[in-house]
Amino acid sequence: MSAPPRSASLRQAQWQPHVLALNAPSAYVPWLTEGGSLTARLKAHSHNFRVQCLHQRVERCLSDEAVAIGMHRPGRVWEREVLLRCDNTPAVFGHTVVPMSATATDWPLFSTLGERSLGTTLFGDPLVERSVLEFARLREGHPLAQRARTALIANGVAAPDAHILYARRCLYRRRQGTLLVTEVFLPSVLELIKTNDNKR
Ligand SMILES: C=C(O[C@@H]1C=C(C(=O)O)C=C[C@H]1O)C(=O)O
Repeated sequence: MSAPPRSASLRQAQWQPHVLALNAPSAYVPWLTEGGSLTARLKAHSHNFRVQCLHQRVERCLSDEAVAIGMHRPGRVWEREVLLRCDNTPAVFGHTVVPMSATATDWPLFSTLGERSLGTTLFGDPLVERSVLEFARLREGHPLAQRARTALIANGVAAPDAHILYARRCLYRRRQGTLLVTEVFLPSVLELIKTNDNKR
């Protein structure tokens, strides 16, 4: 079987369960491996946390996420993309996809989230099952790296000059539904300082 064209490999990421395989700078590791809600961690590292919803609409899922959400091939999904802002500085680009087969019974709060954090609806719901975290290095050609950069520029924020962005993703299940959250960590996350332990 011939190797995929180079452009295809740039658009896809190698997702894997071992964070050390990324060879990411050590400061990223606590963020990448956060076992609880990332929202809670970001709140504990800022005085003012905000979810800026970029869009929530029907889109075609990315080629490297279809299988993860139980689709045989890339197809239409509900897609939500956000910037998670700490003291107004974007720290994480969030990308969530839900197959169109999911129903409101599966994810009752997803469609009306707005600028509430998705995490607040996932963590604490006893029906939600969380899979293992996967990690990847996103090259500049990966769609999520491109979208993160585009979102920053569109919001008047300089795009990171780093050629690699570090990301994680996690599959959530609830009743018959699946939901895949991908979090792309912007270099600014490394500048956050813990502000208050009791906000986690
Ligand atoms: C899964 C979480 O939800 C966060 C909130 C998101 C949203 O509101 O779209 C997206 C990514 C997550 O970092 C979390 O807080 O851990």
